[in-house]
Amino acid sequence: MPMITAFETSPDRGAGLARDMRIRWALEETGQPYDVRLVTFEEMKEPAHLKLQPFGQIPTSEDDDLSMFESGAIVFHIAERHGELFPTDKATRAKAISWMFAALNTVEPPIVERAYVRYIEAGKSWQAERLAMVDERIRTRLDQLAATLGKSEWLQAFSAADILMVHVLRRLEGSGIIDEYPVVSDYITRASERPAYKRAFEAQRDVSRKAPSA
Ligand SMILES: N[C@@H](CCC(=O)N[C@@H](CSCc1ccc([N+](=O)[O-])cc1)C(=O)NCC(=O)O)C(=O)O
Repeated sequence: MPMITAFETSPDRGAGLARDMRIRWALEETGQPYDVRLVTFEEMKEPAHLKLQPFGQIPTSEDDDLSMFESGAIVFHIAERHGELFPTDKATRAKAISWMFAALNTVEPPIVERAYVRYIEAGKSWQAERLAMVDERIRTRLDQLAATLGKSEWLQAFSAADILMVHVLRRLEGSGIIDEYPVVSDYITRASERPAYKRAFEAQRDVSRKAPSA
């Protein structure tokens, strides 16, 4: 049974924004039971965890004879082993893989940078200007994504690509930017109504509820 790692006390306070949510969701979509090892920030930097995740982060996944890090790679591995998350048709599957990389390499970078500008660069003289520039880059990507989605429910048929894309987009919650794109906002809402999403979300939120008070 896969053993994944997650924050013992997540800074997202149960909002499901930490990247173990992607793994939980993929495992729930494929009906795979899994175990979770909760780790503290300090434990992530210790040799035992660094062996699994050289950058001292979560999530990781250990299963039988292999261990993995990088949430996108773990989701890809789950999708490869269980049919529900990849189309069977070669061309559509290839496009789903492109969309997985697009989520992480094209859409996610400005969204992660926005969090950095907001929280790490708070108070810097350049913050407001930089935030406006990063928001414009995000809007460009959301315009393009909205145009692609159009009236479709998913990027193609629901796949591992939607798990990554929706989780990437959820980092914008509270920024107001998503509200400017009803097509994208509806896409996220549709995903969060999936039973597998709900099971994954509740599981990670329960961790936060049980976490020792910080
Ligand atoms: N590329 C790696 C990145 C993993 C990563 O960023 N892990 C973060 C947690 S998920 C990122 C995250 C953290 C917090 C929120 N939040 O909303 O509070 C959202 C997302 C981590 O371990 N951080 C601790 C450290 O770097 O020391 C992957 O996709 O697996």
